[in-house]
Order: sequence, then structure tokens, then C-alpha cells
Amino acid sequence: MSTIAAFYGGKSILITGATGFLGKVLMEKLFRTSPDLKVIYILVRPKAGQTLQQRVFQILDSKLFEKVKEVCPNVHEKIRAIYADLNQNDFAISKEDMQELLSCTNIIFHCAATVRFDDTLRHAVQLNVTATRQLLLMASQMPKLEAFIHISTAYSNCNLKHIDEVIYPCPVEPKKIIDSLEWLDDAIIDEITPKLIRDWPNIYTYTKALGEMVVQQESRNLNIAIIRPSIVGATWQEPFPGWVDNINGPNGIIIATGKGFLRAIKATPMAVADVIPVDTVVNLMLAVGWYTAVHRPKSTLVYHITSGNMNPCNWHKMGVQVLATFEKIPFERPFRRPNANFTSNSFTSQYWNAVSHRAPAIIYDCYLRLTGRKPRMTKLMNRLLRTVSMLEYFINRSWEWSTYNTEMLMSELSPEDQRVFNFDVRQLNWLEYIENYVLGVKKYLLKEDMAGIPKAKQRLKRSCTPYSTL
Ligand SMILES: CCCCCCCCCCCCCCCC(=O)SCCNC(=O)CCNC(=O)[C@H](O)C(C)(C)COP(=O)(O)OP(=O)(O)OC[C@H]1O[C@@H](n2cnc3c(N)ncnc32)[C@H](O)[C@@H]1OP(=O)(O)O
Ligand SMILES: NC(=O)C1=CN([C@@H]2O[C@H](COP(=O)(O)OP(=O)(O)OC[C@H]3O[C@@H](n4cnc5c(N)ncnc54)[C@H](OP(=O)(O)O)[C@@H]3O)[C@@H](O)[C@H]2O)C=CC1
Repeated sequence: MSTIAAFYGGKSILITGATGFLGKVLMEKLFRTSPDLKVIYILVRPKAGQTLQQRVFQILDSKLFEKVKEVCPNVHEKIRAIYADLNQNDFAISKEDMQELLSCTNIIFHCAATVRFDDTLRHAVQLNVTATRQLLLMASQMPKLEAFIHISTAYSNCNLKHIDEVIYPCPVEPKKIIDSLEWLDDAIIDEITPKLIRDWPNIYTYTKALGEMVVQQESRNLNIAIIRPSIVGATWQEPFPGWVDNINGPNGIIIATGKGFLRAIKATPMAVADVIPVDTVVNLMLAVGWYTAVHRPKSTLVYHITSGNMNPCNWHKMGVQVLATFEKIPFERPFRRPNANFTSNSFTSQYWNAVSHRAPAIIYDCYLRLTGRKPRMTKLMNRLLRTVSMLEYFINRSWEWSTYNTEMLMSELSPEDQRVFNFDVRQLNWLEYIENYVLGVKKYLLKEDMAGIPKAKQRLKRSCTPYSTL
């Protein structure tokens, strides 16, 4: 029997961000490997016209949870959705719910965050910094709490080249920023933001760094660990390969390339593509939860979960394999034939943007206008190019992350735990992983029918560009 799986048996676990990409995979694995856990409390807000219960049902009814329903048929009874909005200072949790959380919680996994690169400083600080502080305050009032696991990002210190598993100080104290945001108006905040974030590439990575500092400062006598994943990608193995459910990170780029919108990208081909499968991250999170609670390390340990130092892949290799997969399993109705020119030269990149992206979009919009339809391709293309420009920082650099703590933890696990909670990325076969990833994007994100593949292949064979069937 797995020691880690047994550890979570009978436990009350609080998860923030459970409706997000990482949070869903975390819940799935917990229920599947520890079906005898007592309860998972999730802090949820109503969204897109759905109540909390509707959101929970939608998650449990998804393909991701199919295996869970076999192992843990009463899974619905074991999830307790608690109304909470992390944008509000007290999370807007009712008194009764708060009482229950404070008196029952054993383990906290804090995954909630805004991961948008272009969020306002005010909102990103509220969610990634102030909410973390508030949650730590709650944690300090939980008599049964055994471990608090904070999810950060490997890019929280991306202004450095070599990053150790330590918490680095930020130039301005998080408390000072939180206090000043209370009285500064939005126009002034916009003005001072570039000065505050200095050499961080965006507000997201900067506020995640502030969040880590808050964890360090407010840790009191809590048992805390910080986990820093790199670019979180589709599932590698569990519960099945290729599962993915949002357009963040590589996912949106894969769609834009497969549909033939994006045919060139400013990327350094030999830079490390530090993608890490989401199930690998979750396995580490559960192992860290166990280790932190049972071994109670004297200080807050930081764990890097990255692929570059153990099993590196670069953007060239990734691009080639993504394109090869499109040949085998093309996406339906592409705008143009998929291609991926990588260039690290700004001039060449601008040339490709003009010739390969903007010009075909303008021509297509003219065609739409002439046929009495509303033009939309130029708008879509501008949006896409803006998104790509925001990701460029991460695809033109390589970082070195030390992984001493992650390797130490691996050596502490029993052979059974190493198997059930595998986070050894050296075993990952990139070609197989990328193929499953692209297939997953087609199936679970685009919801395209696999039966349409032969037809899509035929179209690809006789493709002339641009397609006019969007
Ligand atoms: C061939 C080669 C391959 C190589 C492959 C290279 C990959 C290279 C990756 C590098 C990756 C670095 C990653 C750093 C590592 C971190 O730690 S970052 C964590 C991940 N965070 C991110 O990736 C966030 C990045 N995204 C953003 O910040 C914002 O989306 C952007 C880029 C500012 C764009 O904002 P926007 O233009 O306002 O667009 P947005 O509202 O987000 O969404 C556009 C549309 O998609 C829809 N949408 C939004 N979210 C979702 C969702 N979750 N599900 C479904 N639809 C959604 C919206 O509804 C919207 O549709 P409409 O309403 O217009 O119909
Ligand atoms: N994805 C990646 O590549 C990486 C992610 N990370 C980190 O992993 C963690 C999880 O990221 P990921 O799952 O990808 O992100 P998602 O955007 O998929 O999920 C974010 C979660 O936070 C919740 N949330 C946001 N705002 C609020 C709010 N005001 N009140 C309550 N809940 C809120 C969202 O809820 P709702 O559904 O209601 O919006 C959602 O459940 C984050 O801390 C992120 O920084 C680190 C490295 C890379």
C-alpha cells in the first residue's frame, strides 16, 4: 500500500483554485488514490451563470473524473463547495463555513491565482499576494492543520538565470505594496507599475514572487512548502494521456498553429522548452503534502518541478513534433496549412508577421466583405499576435533551476510511492508526450470528432491557402 495514499485517508483537505487546470487534476488524483479521504473543501465562486453546485457537477461529470466514479462512487458527498471570492478581503465566506474550515482542515493546497500576464497590478496583488496572506492567517487559526502547500511558479524569479530552491527577497516589501494600493488611484498605479516590476517580464510573475515573500513572512509556526512548476502542460499518464482544458501557455499556440493561423513565431529554437506535465506536478504536490506534514522540516522548503535539467527538450524539437503530429492527426477546417517557422531575429519575425499573418488576414477580410459577411480575421490575428508577443519572453530564454529538494524527496519515497506518485520526469518520452498533447488539444479543447480525421487528412493533402471555410 502506498504510504502517501494512506496518509490522505480520513483527512479533510482544503483546495483553492480547484476549478482551475491544476486544481481539477489534483482533486482527481486525490479521490482516485485515497478514496477514503474524509472531505475535500473547495473555495469556489459562482461563474458564467453557474451556481457552485452546477460547477462541481460539471467537473465531476467530465471525462477527467470517469475513473474516480468507479473507485469512489460517493465522490459527490466528499466534495464540499464553499462559497468564497478571493478578491474580497475576508473571502466572503459565511461564519458557519469559516468555523467548519477552521476547526476541521488538515491540509491546504493553495492553487488559486490569476495567471493572466496582462492583469492589473491591483487585481493581481489582491489575488496572488493579499489572498495568500489572508489564507495564511486563516491557516494559523486551524488547530488540526498539518501542512500548507503553496503553489507558485518556476518563473517567479525569471529575472535571474540560475534559480535555487530558496525564497528570494523582492525589492519592495509586499506589505508596502498592499498598503499603497489601498489609497492610490488606478491611473497612478498604471504609471508606477513598470517601475515596480523592474526586470520581471509581467505582473503575473512579479506578484507570484511577492506571494512567496508573504508566505515566508507570515509563516508563523506553520508547516509550509512552496512548489514551483515551470510551464504546466497536458497530462502525461494519468488519468489518461493528453488531457488539457484551457487555452493558456502552449495550448493556445498549438491551436493557432494547427488551425494555420500562426505560421511563424519569434522563438529561439535551441532554448529549453521547459514544459512539465500537470499530473507530474500533482504527484509532487501530494508527495510534498505528505512529507511536510509527517517530517515537519524546520524551514519552508521550496520544490522546483521542471523538466529542463533532467530531460531537456527544446522549442525546435517541440515544433517539429507538433507539426509531424498535425500530419497524422490534422485539426479540422484550417485557415492555412500548418507551419512553424522559428526565428530569433526581430526583423525576420516582423517580416513573417506582415507576410504570413497580417496580409492573409486582410485578404480574407476583403473576401468576407465582398461576400457580404462581417470581417473578423484581422481582429482575431491582432489578438493572437498580442498573445504570442506576451509569451515571447519565455520562448527565447533558458533557465537553470536547481532541484535538490525535489530529488531529496524522490529518494525519501518508497518504491511503491515512487510508482504511484511518480514525478521523475527523466522517464518522459517527449515525442510520445507531444503527440498525445496535440491529440488531447484536438479532443478535449477543440472537441473535434476523431472520425473526421481521414477527411481532414484528405483536405490537408490538397490544401491550397488560405482556406475559405472558417
Ligand atoms: C508549433 C509550436 C508549438 C510551440 C508552443 C510554444 C508555446 C509557448 C508557451 C510559453 C508559455 C509560457 C508560460 C509561462 C509559465 C507560467 O507560469 S504562466 C501560467 C499560464 N498563464 C498563461 O499562459 C496566461 C497567458 N494568457 C494571458 O495572459 C491572456 O490570455 C492574454 C495573452 C493576455 C490574452 O488575453 P485576451 O486577448 O484578453 O484573450 P482572453 O480573454 O484570455 O481569451 C481569448 C478567448 O479565449 C477564450 N478563453 C479564455 N480562457 C479560456 C479557457 N480557459 N478555456 C477556453 N476558452 C478560453 C475567451 O473566452 C476568449 O474568447 P472570446 O470571449 O473572445 O470568444
Ligand atoms: N498553468 C501553468 O502553466 C502554471 C501555473 N502555475 C500556478 O499553478 C496554480 C494553478 O494554475 P492553473 O490551474 O493553471 O490556473 P487556472 O487559471 O486554470 O485556475 C485558477 C484558479 O483560481 C481560481 N480563482 C481565481 N480568482 C478567484 C477568486 N477571486 N476567487 C476564487 N477563486 C479564484 C479560479 O477559479 P474560477 O474557476 O472561478 O476562475 C481557478 O480555480 C497558480 O497558482 C499558478 O500560478 C505555475 C506555473 C505554471
